[in-house]
Amino acid sequence: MFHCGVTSTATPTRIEPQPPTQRARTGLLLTHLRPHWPAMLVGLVLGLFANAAGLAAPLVTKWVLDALGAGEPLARPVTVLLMLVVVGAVISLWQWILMGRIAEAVVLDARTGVIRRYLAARIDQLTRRPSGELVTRATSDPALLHQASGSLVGLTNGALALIGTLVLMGTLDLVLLGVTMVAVFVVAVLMGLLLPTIGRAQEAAQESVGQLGGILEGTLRAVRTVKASRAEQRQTEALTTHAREAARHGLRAARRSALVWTISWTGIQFAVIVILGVGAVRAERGLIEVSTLIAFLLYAFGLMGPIGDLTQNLTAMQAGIAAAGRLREIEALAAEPGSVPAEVGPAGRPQDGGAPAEPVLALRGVTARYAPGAPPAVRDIDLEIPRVGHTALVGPSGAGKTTLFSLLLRFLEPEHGDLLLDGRRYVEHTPAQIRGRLAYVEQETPVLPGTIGDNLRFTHPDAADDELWAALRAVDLHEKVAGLELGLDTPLAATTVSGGERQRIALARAVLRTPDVLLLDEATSQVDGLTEAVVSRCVRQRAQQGAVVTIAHRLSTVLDADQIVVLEGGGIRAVGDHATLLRTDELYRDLVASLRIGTATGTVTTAPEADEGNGSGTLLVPHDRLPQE
Ligand SMILES: Nc1ncnc2c1ncn2[C@@H]1O[C@H](COP(=O)(O)OP(=O)(O)OP(=O)(O)O)[C@@H](O)[C@H]1O
Repeated sequence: MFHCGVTSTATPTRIEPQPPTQRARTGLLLTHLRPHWPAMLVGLVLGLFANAAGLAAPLVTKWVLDALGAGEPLARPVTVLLMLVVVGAVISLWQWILMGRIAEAVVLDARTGVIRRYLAARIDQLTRRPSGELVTRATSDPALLHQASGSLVGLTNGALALIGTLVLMGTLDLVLLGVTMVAVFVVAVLMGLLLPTIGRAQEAAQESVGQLGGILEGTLRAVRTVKASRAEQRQTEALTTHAREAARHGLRAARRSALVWTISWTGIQFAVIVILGVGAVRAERGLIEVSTLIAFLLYAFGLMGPIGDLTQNLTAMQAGIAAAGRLREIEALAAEPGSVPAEVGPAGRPQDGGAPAEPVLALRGVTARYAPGAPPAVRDIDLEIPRVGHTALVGPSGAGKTTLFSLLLRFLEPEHGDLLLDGRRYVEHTPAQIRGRLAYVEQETPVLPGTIGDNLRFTHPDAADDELWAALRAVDLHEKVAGLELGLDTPLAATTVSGGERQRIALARAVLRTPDVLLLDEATSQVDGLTEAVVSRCVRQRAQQGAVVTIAHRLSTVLDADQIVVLEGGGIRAVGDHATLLRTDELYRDLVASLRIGTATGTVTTAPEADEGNGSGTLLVPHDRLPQE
């Protein structure tokens, strides 16, 4: 399919927006935490001990005060108080580290899950989404689970500490407890109202970050086009719109969080003032002791802790719930089959070479479309790829050439009909088994991160250096690589490799170990004359030993082919050799004419791009391959 290298400023489509309920979202968060229950339980118990130490402190303080008033020795209560502080600190430290470890494990699990899901997903599931957005789902979304993972333990701890504090307050004075309860109730109601809105704002902020990622990735990929079009300002605007949108939602969440915090702190401070007033009156009337009032006030101030914990953890949980919802959408990506379905039969290794007369690949009545209800991209395709020889696919743009490759590589499943490998239906093999028999060179021929050696070994990681050098020799790159200081270990940043060299590296990777079928989507962009000659030579050599299928964009490739398949509107219009098709098929004649073929002189005037390639303005074609008319 033709892809314009244009960077869209349009908002990328969101990944299937689903509106799960708050409870369902909380359930999704819990699924991320479930594998860590045992460690979380330990964290909870540690938290309970730390809380107990904290809760005992005011009572022990009362003990110190009472002992002081009664003139009793202070050594014991003071020692107990100091021990409480030290033990509480050690337990808190332990719990903190443990919770940190759990949080990192939760984030790691989520990231690993997303990465696995991406690489197992069907191609169509990934290509219909901006890759930058997919990247944010593996990077920033799981990071939000970090705090949320501790929030459940924090919430339980906070709730238990709150209940414990209230119970202990009740043992001191029920009237003052009543005052406290009113304050706690008001705070709880306001928090209940505000918290869901924080979650929604955070989800919207993440959504905007995802969209920002999508456009940013596209912009950086096409940065040369952006600059050449002097579109920097426009793209900056488009990008900052999403950044501002994320900031706007983030700010809304921050405002709500601040409000929740302020309400809880102010509520408790009001409660403390009222407790002080009511308590002073009750102490004056002799209804409670002054030490009881002091202990009660310590508990009231201490309420800030659990209420602060609850607020913080509930807020963090909202971010985690939002992230879990977005991660769930990734889990829903349909995966490629990893095994052969039971009803089809046991998974068998494809035969390494079927009967010589049998085509290595065949399509029987294949119709395929990209989405239900969409027009078929190819229809009723009957085609055989001989075990040896070169088959070239030609046709106007949108004819279905790339779709045929996608079907052969099992990136796309047919709606009707069958594809056969060595006479056995594709469904009897896993995609990996089929791809193990094919080698594929993409039109865009991306270079992967790593060294030249890493790139060459990408399909066969066990390949020896000798094999790599042989493959480099096949594409005339051996001298160049041998001349590099680090040789095969030279890092291969995409920017330091020319388009032609990239294609030759991709070709070397494909021919490293003789594949049964070489699928070559020829570059439409300008390639240098050397690269074109190397590609032609490789195709010719490979076609003598095995099958080569090309999506041909060059005259020399078409002329080299043993079988040419002319596609039009998703169907096969004609099949034959060059001379026959030139005689019998008008569309083929037009296609060849578009390659500016000249039939009279034994030299062929080329498309402009070839001019630079050989410097002569003509592409020499062997006389015996020229059309004889
Ligand atoms: N990912 C896709 N989603 C939806 N429709 C698609 C997709 N890819 C291709 N199509 C449609 O399928 C049909 C065949 O496209 P295909 O890319 O196979 O043609 P092609 O011959 O390779 O064209 P080109 O030479 O321009 O690359 C076209 O109508 C195209 O719009």
